[in-house]
Amino acid sequence: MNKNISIVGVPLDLGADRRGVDMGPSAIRYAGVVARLEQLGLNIQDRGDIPVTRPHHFTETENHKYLDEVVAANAKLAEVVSDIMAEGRFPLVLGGDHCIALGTVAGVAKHKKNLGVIWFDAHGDLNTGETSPSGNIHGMPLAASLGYGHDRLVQIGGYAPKLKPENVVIIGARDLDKGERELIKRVGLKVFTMHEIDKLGMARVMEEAIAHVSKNTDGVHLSLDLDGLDPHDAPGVGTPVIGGISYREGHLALEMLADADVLCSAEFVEVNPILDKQNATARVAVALMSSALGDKLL
Ligand SMILES: NC(=[NH2+])NCCC[C@H](N)C(=O)O
Ligand SMILES: [Mn+2]
Ligand SMILES: [Mn+2]
Repeated sequence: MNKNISIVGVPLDLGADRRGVDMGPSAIRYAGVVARLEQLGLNIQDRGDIPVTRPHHFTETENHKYLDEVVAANAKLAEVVSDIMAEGRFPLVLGGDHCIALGTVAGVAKHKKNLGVIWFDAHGDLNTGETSPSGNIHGMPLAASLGYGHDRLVQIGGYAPKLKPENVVIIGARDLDKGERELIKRVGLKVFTMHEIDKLGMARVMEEAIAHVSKNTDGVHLSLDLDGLDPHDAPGVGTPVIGGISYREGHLALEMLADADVLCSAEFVEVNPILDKQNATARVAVALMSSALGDKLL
């Protein structure tokens, strides 16, 4: 495993309609991410935060809220993440709302022709401007990375598409919009909903998911939305959905992923300290990062 990790924060909440998730990177650093990962013997470099432009007023473009600001921040993030990859380091991106996956994936996939992705989320994030019920861009990044949606989102980083549908799995889904279900069927995306997790158990789901994303790929990116967890364990998220992955199942999943030794990059998103209970969700994020990067109980 790559022991050289570069942390980048993205203090952006505009993809989630400005709800306080811009303070996520701060909350995660406060929860001790650097010290915790250094304890694992990793070389940690904190590159600080991506600059995010604050809009003067609300804007909406063809059912995309704050499109200009979201595109600008993600273009910048894509450059920084691509630089980290070029240096042979492992980008660990701290959100921010999930629209930042647009930039992270753009930066990583520039260096990986066949990037695998594990999308850990209550949602599909597979909307486009046409299908989104909210106009919030954090509900669109997986669709855009696959080449569907507004051209300015699809073209972040200057190329498209970033991902092939057969290299992607979603884990933990339990709130999918109509257009998202249609896209899943149309492109044949592999989705482990809570139904499969309950029926097969997390261990079996992860075996299958890891096999799926490792086949014909040259690296795997983990995009972890904290709302994939049950709101009981991760209350500080803007779009909670009951009936989610437990803290224990989350650790098991990421420990298995670490054992498989396939990750080349990761992002942890949607930590919202305004909605949190004494930074519990940021602390969960740090604990899960630690498992994903090789922490063991014994
Ligand atoms: N990254 C997230 N938390 N996404 C939530 C998306 C919710 C809903 N599907 C929407 O498009 O608005
Ligand atoms: Mn989500
Ligand atoms: Mn998400």
